[in-house]
Amino acid sequence: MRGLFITLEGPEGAGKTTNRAYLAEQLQAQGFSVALTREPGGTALAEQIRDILLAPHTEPMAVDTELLLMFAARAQHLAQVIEPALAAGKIVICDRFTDATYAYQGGGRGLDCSRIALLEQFVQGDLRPDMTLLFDLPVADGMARAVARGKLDRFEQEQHDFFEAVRQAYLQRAADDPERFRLVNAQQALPEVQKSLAVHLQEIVERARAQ
Ligand SMILES: Nc1ncnc2c1ncn2[C@@H]1O[C@H](COP(=O)(O)OP(=O)(O)OP(=O)(O)O)[C@@H](O)[C@H]1O
Ligand SMILES: Cc1cn([C@H]2C[C@H](O)[C@@H](COP(=O)(O)O)O2)c(=O)[nH]c1=O
Repeated sequence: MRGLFITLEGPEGAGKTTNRAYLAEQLQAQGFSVALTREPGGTALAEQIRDILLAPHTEPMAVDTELLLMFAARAQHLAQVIEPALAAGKIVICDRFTDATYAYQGGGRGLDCSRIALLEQFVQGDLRPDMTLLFDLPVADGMARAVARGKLDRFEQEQHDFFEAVRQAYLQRAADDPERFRLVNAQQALPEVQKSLAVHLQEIVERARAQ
């Protein structure tokens, strides 16, 4: 019995990490075995790649370097964590996955999506998320939350236009694939966001039981 692969996506400060823990608690309370993870990262080696990607450097990182490091971390994460967890029948909840590459490297950095698609096929084969919750909110709201959290990483130091392009790329992907994406209004207060997750939780439970 294969598990279920759920990804959480959205711009900075959208509440993915907060709600990843909430979703896991709800599912564990119903007896499901859940693996919580994130990208870039999720394994010791992939977390080292994350550190390189997120740290500000004096030497500018080439866009292709950024893209290849994202997929290098992803290859390691898939092999060490995601694929074994799915094979063990777990519900994998991953904070960001390849939609983030389309949104940030495609939308934000302006990379041609066909190049991302080539790497996606190379690294993942046919593996795609079963469901993606897109936490959407205006850029200024998300950035205000990120700034309140503290020191900004290399991505968080980008300008408003970059994040607007990221947000629009995410919304376009959701519009292009309504079967997989579920849109969450992340601008609401946290209790309201979590109320609106109930319907998606129910769907995850039903799909996990049907696997
Ligand atoms: N609905 C909400 N309303 C107000 N604050 C929120 C809400 N959801 C999360 N927060 C707060 O905003 C900050 C960012 O939340 P969180 O880390 O969960 O977002 P994220 O999407 O994982 O962010 P990033 O991608 O930048 O790491 C945290 O301080 C969190 O407590
Ligand atoms: C997977 C992935 C991530 N990113 C960016 C998006 C964020 O700015 C950081 C990760 O930090 P967070 O605290 O987990 O939000 O990495 C990206 O540009 N491309 C990707 O594929």
